Amino acid sequence: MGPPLWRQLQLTAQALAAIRAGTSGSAAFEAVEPALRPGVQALGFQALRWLGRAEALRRQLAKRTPPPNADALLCTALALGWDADNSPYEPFTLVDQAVEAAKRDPATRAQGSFINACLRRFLRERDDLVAATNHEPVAQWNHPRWWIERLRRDHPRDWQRVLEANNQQPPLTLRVNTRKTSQGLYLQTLSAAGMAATPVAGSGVQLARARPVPQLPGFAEGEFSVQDSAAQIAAPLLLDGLRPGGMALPSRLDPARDASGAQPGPGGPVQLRVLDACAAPGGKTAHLLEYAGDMPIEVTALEIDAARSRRIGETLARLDLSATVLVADAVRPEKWWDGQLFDAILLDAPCTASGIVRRHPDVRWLRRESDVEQLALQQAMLLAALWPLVRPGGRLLYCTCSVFRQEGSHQIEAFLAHNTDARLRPSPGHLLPQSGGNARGVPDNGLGEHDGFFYALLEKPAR
Ligand SMILES: C[S@@+](CC[C@H](N)C(=O)[O-])C[C@H]1O[C@@H](n2cnc3c(N)ncnc32)[C@H](O)[C@@H]1O
Repeated sequence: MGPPLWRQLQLTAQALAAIRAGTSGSAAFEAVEPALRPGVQALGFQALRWLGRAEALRRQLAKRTPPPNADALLCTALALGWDADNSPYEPFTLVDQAVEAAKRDPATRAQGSFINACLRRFLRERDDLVAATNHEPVAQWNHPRWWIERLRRDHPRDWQRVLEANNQQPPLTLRVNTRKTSQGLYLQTLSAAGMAATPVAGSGVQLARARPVPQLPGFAEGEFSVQDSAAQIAAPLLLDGLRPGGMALPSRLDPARDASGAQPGPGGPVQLRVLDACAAPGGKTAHLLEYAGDMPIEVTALEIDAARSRRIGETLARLDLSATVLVADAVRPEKWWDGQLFDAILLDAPCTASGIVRRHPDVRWLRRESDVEQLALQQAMLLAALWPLVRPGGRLLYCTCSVFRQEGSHQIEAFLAHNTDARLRPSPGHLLPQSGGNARGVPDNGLGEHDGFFYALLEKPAR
């Protein structure tokens, strides 16, 4: 028998209170005991997706904000129960169990009767209370007001469907490790295990139903990684048709050439020198190595955060791949660079993560508008520091998992205006998140349902 619902609600509310106090969602759910974590995280994600509505309802029910723990419990119950059609439990059960949760926790016991009174009134007057909050944009869209306004400015035609997509559950998308198997073979493996899936991107598969990842066939053997299909564009976009040091490299990455093997140089085969400048946890580093296949490639994975850099090693070890991992600040090449130019640099820059809020529903509530400015500044510094490290004829792929133009198209427009030796190659630009009805509206979308992303491929002309 699973844990009682009141206990799960208690833990969900505690996680919500921690997130409201500034803890990241992953840390807040990580703190829940492992046996209860999946259930609590599922409830917590749903509560975060509807928190704007819940807070507006709470204001209808109580003019004064209750203490943080009581408020978090109240908002958790309201977020889960405001929409009867999508509530995970009967609203009556939810209210009974939330009241039980309040009574059993010393941190909320004193507000037990108040919570009971609010939630019983909510059950009686739900439709009227919900209608009274409909005019509030934060309640309607469940994002902070500044976020809604920025999105509206940045994407005047699409902002509503982006906000809607952000509140949907994303699909589970995998990238097949083409060094070990193929997209077609892995689809057959899934089908044999009774798991429906469809091909997406070049080597991705999207599962019809999400499942615990370690239970998928081939996980321990490194046959796949979890990666959204928009993120799977990076490696092919950067590497396709690229030649090391300006020399012709016959490989599948250069379809114009035959496949007779790499050109041997004086010291052995010519290798592509690739830098992954912001690499942890190593998802794209691994894809670069997988995608290169038999082509000689040398990848340096740079990461400023030592703890996060350890995850690069773990990612590569599971997939049987190897790269040089350095812990250093990409903005300070004098500290880590050996002076040899790179054929290609991937700059997957730190950003607001505004494109992946459907996977991380806490992000929208944790960010401040001033973060956009600050991150855009960091991105500009990274671009400026790394561009001189690209050889003539080489490339730099700039990407962020953001839908905000300041971290995407505006950033690149400013860069191009100041760097006349940079050319923009054909690039996807802003990819807006696709979900459910949105994705169906784009029948030829080879990425299927995907997160929001931005890509700009910059080339330095050969001398
Ligand atoms: C968007 S994440 C990278 C995700 C990674 N490319 C992947 O696909 O798994 C950005 C990473 O850049 C790191 N970072 C931020 N500033 C950096 C800097 N100045 N130098 C190197 N790494 C940096 C962050 O710690 C974070 O791990």
